Amino acid sequence: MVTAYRHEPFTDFTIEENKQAFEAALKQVKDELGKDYDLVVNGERIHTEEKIVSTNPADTKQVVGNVSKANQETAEQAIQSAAEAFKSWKKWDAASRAEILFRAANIVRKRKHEFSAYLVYEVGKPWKEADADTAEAIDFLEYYGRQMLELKDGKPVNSRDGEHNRYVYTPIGVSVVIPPWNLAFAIMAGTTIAPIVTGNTVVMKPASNSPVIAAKFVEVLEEAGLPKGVLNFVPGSGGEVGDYLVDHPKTALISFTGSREVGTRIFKRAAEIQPGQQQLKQVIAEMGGKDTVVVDNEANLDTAVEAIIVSAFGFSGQKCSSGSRAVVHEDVYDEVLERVKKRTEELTVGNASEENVYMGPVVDQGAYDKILGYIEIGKEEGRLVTGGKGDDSTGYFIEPTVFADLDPNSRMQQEEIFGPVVCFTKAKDFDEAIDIANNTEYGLTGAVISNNRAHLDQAAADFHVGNLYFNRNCTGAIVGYQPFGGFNMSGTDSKAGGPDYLALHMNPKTISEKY
Ligand SMILES: NC(=O)c1ccc[n+]([C@@H]2O[C@H](COP(=O)([O-])OP(=O)(O)OC[C@H]3O[C@@H](n4cnc5c(N)ncnc54)[C@H](O)[C@@H]3O)[C@@H](O)[C@H]2O)c1
Ligand SMILES: N[C@@H](CCC=O)C(=O)O
Repeated sequence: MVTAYRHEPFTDFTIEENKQAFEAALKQVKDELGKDYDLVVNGERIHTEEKIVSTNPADTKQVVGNVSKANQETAEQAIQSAAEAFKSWKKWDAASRAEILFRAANIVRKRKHEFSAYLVYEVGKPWKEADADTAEAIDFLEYYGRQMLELKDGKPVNSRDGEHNRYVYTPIGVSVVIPPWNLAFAIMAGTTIAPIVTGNTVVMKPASNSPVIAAKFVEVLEEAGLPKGVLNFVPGSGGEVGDYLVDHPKTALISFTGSREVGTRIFKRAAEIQPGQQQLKQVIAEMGGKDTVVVDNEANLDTAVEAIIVSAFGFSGQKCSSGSRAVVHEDVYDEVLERVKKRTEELTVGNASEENVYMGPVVDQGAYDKILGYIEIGKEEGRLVTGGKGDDSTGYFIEPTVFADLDPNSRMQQEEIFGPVVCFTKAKDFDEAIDIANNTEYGLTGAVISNNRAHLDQAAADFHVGNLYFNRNCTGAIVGYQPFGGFNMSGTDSKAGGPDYLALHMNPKTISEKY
């Protein structure tokens, strides 16, 4: 009997003991940086000359790891390995598969700060963000393990005299998992174990900015007892290896999380039937966001300011859920803007390995250049209130930046920037605020700050996003508490960490017997 699911608590770094433990983990991991990591195909390590060199975005000279790079030949081996392993893995009983997840959760929990320290170095996460990412990875392991136990006997259907009917879930086959770098542990782990616990086998291609944490997780699952071939690990180029895996006729399921551009490309390619293909490919595609914090005139403005700051600048705005738009009622617009400016100027920016840094770097040169490009657009489209400068002399640092007076249809209010930039738009009333909030092609998260119950009810009905939050920030969904996924061009709304998620990785089967 497993215990009831509860989410993993976050670490309180104001407690000296916790702080010291985290510092010790940072030191331990720092001493380990620069190691080599291999591909894993059918349980065998494959070392390649060509490498993905993973570096610390806060200190670009620091190499986090040298990761072997797959090509189409090794990708093909990985698919064949997964197809072969599927024959036996699909027959494992669900409870034994879930057990592996529970063991993996324990392994990660015991070495929690070590994994978080890797996130600090590999993607520049401040301590709290890294700790939350690791906690979420543990949550996915614990939650999906329990969900599988609930689903293992299927769902009840009616039977009649002389006829016994059953409705059970069966695995689909070879699953290609393509995660992003931003929730580098949690999303990578969650999207990998969901197909595994449901009886599928996996070829995982991690994001090129975060292959080391993914390699570490592969080691965890091996230690937890995952048989060889069930998870194959092929870091490589999206264009070369990603396309090859997506197109492969033996690929049955694709679980992608990332940008709209790549997600829609995968969606289209997956619909193309390849010679020898025997089933339609199922696609989970969770993509970008352009998420809004709406502030009503009847609102607690302390809550509003904090919600805007946390939503916009947590992990330097590099979350699909980041609140990059603030739509504020005209009665309180000037006051909220002024207070957000003041709070923004108090935020600390620096190397994420140091304690109490609110914002670390952005992830790479491409992101740095893109965000600064948007800041220039912002200066033309709106009014720069604070921030706006970058420094890439040692790492990719950008000031938290606030723009005011944006037209809802401006590029700044329509396109995903994925950086520490928030843009304000004034609304004449609550109806208009919700219209502006809905005026994007995305529909992932949103927040409403209001003390007016009728307005909250109106938002519940009309604010068209997959994750809607009242009187708080629009980031930080917790597995099993706030299932996560978006509407519109934000994706297929799979609701990761929710009760319907695992079923997306299985085919329901009806069995009817006469007697
Ligand atoms: N909706 C969500 O749950 C969610 C969660 C996290 C991030 N995101 C989104 O992800 C984006 C940021 O992540 P990113 O920069 O890693 O996104 P990305 O789309 O650039 O990359 C995502 C993954 O796709 C791979 N890839 C690239 N080209 C490919 C191709 N042609 N075929 C197959 N795979 C390919 C990448 O290597 C990476 O592993 C943002 O848009 C963010 O909003 C969404
Ligand atoms: N689930 C995360 C966001 C994932 C995308 O980056 C959140 O709720 O903030």
